[in-house]
Amino acid sequence: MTANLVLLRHGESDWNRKNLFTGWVDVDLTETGEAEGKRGGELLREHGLLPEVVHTSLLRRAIRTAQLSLDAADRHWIPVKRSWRLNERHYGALQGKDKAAVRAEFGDGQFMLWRRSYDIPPPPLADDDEFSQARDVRYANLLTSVPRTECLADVVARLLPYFYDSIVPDLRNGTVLIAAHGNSLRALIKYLDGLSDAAVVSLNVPTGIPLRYELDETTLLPVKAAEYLDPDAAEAAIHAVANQGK
Ligand SMILES: O=C(O)[C@H](O)COP(=O)(O)O
Repeated sequence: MTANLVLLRHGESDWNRKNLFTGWVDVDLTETGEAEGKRGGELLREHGLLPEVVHTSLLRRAIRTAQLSLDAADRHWIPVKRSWRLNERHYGALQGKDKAAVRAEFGDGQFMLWRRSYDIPPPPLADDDEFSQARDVRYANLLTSVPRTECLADVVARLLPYFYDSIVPDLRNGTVLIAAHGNSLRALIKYLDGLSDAAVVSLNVPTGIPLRYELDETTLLPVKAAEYLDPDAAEAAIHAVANQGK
């Protein structure tokens, strides 16, 4: 027996469209993003992958993508659980900045270190910055303090406790959908696929295309390579994410 886990990055957001670093800034989906969410749900239905429970971040773009896709799959009624631990990586002082402008100002090398290196965070975001989450009520009860910046290693450290404690028990009871973000999903894929710190640098996750994992029922590790439910669309979209800011 195996357990099914489906990972879904939110559809295109306003700031994806504008090519801005987003992180914890709570931007909405574009119309394209809404259509991607719906299409994601249709793919779930076509593949008979009907989730019993959905986990999302606390950010609107992931929450709405989950709702749109579950509605399209006629699973709008399933239980939902949310955690800040599934949020996008906090992008520090880069939040709200244009990706191409940052690349032009700091150069390719620094841009890619901030964007994809495993353990180098961008500079921290000041608490009085308009894009800070330091006083956001939804994070008032965090056990740790609200991040001012994060590298991918920080995301792995805050995401895995949630995976073990909240997602693993649900995986033992049926198909689980996680609607989250490019970098929080990179952190989870790193764990599931056993990617090295070096290998995760070149991993990119497309928006709105469900990624299916079949997991061993005991170890809850993949029994085979994960599959995008629309592989051709995924390949093109992965390429586009990798080239953002160029
Ligand atoms: O937070 C962001 O800007 C994006 O959702 C992810 O961006 P990245 O692909 O540049 O890490």
